[in-house]
Amino acid sequence: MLARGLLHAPHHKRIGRCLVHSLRTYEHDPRWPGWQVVIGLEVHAQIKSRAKLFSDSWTSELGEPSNTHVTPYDAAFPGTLPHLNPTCVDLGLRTALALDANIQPRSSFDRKHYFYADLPAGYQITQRYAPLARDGKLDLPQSNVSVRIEQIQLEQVDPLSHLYPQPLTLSQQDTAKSTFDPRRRLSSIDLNRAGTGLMEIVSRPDMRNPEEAGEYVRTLQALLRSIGSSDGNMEQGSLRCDVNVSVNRPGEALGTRCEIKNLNSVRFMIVAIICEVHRHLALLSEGRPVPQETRGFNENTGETFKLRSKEDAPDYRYMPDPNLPPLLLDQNYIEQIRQSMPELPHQIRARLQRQGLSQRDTDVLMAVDSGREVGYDGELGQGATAYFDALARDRDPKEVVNWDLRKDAAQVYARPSTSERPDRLAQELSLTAMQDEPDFLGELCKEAITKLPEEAEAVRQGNTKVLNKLVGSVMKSSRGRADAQAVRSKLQEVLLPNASS
Ligand SMILES: Nc1ncnc2c1ncn2[C@@H]1O[C@H](COP(=O)(O)OP(=O)(O)OP(=O)(O)O)[C@@H](O)[C@H]1O
Ligand SMILES: [Mg+2]
Ligand SMILES: [Mg+2]
Repeated sequence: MLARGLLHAPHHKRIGRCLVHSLRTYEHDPRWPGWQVVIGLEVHAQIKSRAKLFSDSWTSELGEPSNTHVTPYDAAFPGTLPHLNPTCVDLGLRTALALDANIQPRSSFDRKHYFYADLPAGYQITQRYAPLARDGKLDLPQSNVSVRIEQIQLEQVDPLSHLYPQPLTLSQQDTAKSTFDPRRRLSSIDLNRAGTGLMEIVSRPDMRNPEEAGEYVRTLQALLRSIGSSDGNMEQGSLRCDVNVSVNRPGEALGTRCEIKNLNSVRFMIVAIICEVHRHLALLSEGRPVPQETRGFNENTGETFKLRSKEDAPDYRYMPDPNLPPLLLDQNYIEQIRQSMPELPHQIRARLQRQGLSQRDTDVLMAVDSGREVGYDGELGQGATAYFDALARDRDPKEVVNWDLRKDAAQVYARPSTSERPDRLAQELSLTAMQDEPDFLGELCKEAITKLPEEAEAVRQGNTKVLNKLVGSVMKSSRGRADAQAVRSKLQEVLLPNASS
């Protein structure tokens, strides 16, 4: 059996890649000398389709009135049946191609059971066992690492209430899926998001420090945006990550992983990983093993906390969905999608450099396109590079880029219009990155102090530990856009005006 399995091409390939990958040598990290940190990510990206995955109902935007995007199927009325939305399949396939993954000619759908009021069917439909695509990769340009992708699966949005009790993050509050009014002892359920299509993109445990994990999410986000398969807006919950973290001694077997669920900002993810690594090291230094756990992240304290252990992990009772036949994909159809793929970020990067742009200039343009320089939360697509291409058509590319980057390209290119001169747009726009606007930051800090008067007083009395809570509150109201260090200094300046730091 084993010998036959090894001869089978995909297995063979996977074993080969594993061997190659294990050659990655241990890199010393002064934060945890003598230890190797291993990270694997599960990214849930909302598919950018107007309709839900298995019903005709349109997907909802944040803040829309409750229960206005619900068909009888979404509400799990008896007798209703799912029908697969072809746009979601197309976008899933584009994602698979962009990640260089093997599209499976036959994939299928499973039911994963949970019991929560905001999941009326009692199960989520997913593709755990026969996913849409397997064995892809994502290259990280800055850290020069290739992260292997284990699988890409289509699924319905999962109920968030399985993460309770924990402090709700901004995006979860906004989705207002299930709210409880203790005075009237009344629960209200909003099914607007029920049945929205997601792609779960599961990486192999190939990242070795929190910054690589951050680069992975940003690179993936830019890729999904560039092919139009997801908006990838973390603040609005259309891209969420579950982070798996373990530590081991170099050369030894991998450690036990803990999974931190549902992170919705790259900065918080990095903090969560650092905090988790230190927690593992503290346990190991006391001679205690790390138990496998699912954990949450508290944005206010910057700490992870236990949600459940492996022993009390829910039994999801996976079963094939009897109402959905397997998804069979024809080679011609996949070819058609391949032909319609746009130029991908790594290809644009290579082309810009061939056109004579420096690494730095390329990075700035690409960063603007991916929306991360401006914390932009709308549709961005390929605005910056397309704009650059248009301007560079009859000019020296190097000159165009100098001219534009001087004027804070981030703002200029973030504007969808390409008809105006960049210098005029630069004057018009006032979307400066928050760090550059000390007054705005000051305002947010003042708000946080008013909101948390006791904590503010404790800091004034010299309890600087409590400062983290205020920093957390400002980070939250800035939706992760403010720079944590700048926030800390600003708060210290306001609360401890006589201290020298
Ligand atoms: N030793 C390890 N250290 C860090 N990450 C790991 C380790 N082993 C596996 N992982 C990562 O854990 C993740 C496992 O995700 P997967 O979706 O397969 O399963 P799961 O977390 O058990 O299930 P669920 O989807 O229900 O959360 C992958 O991203 C993988 O890379
Ligand atoms: Mg998973
Ligand atoms: Mg998981």
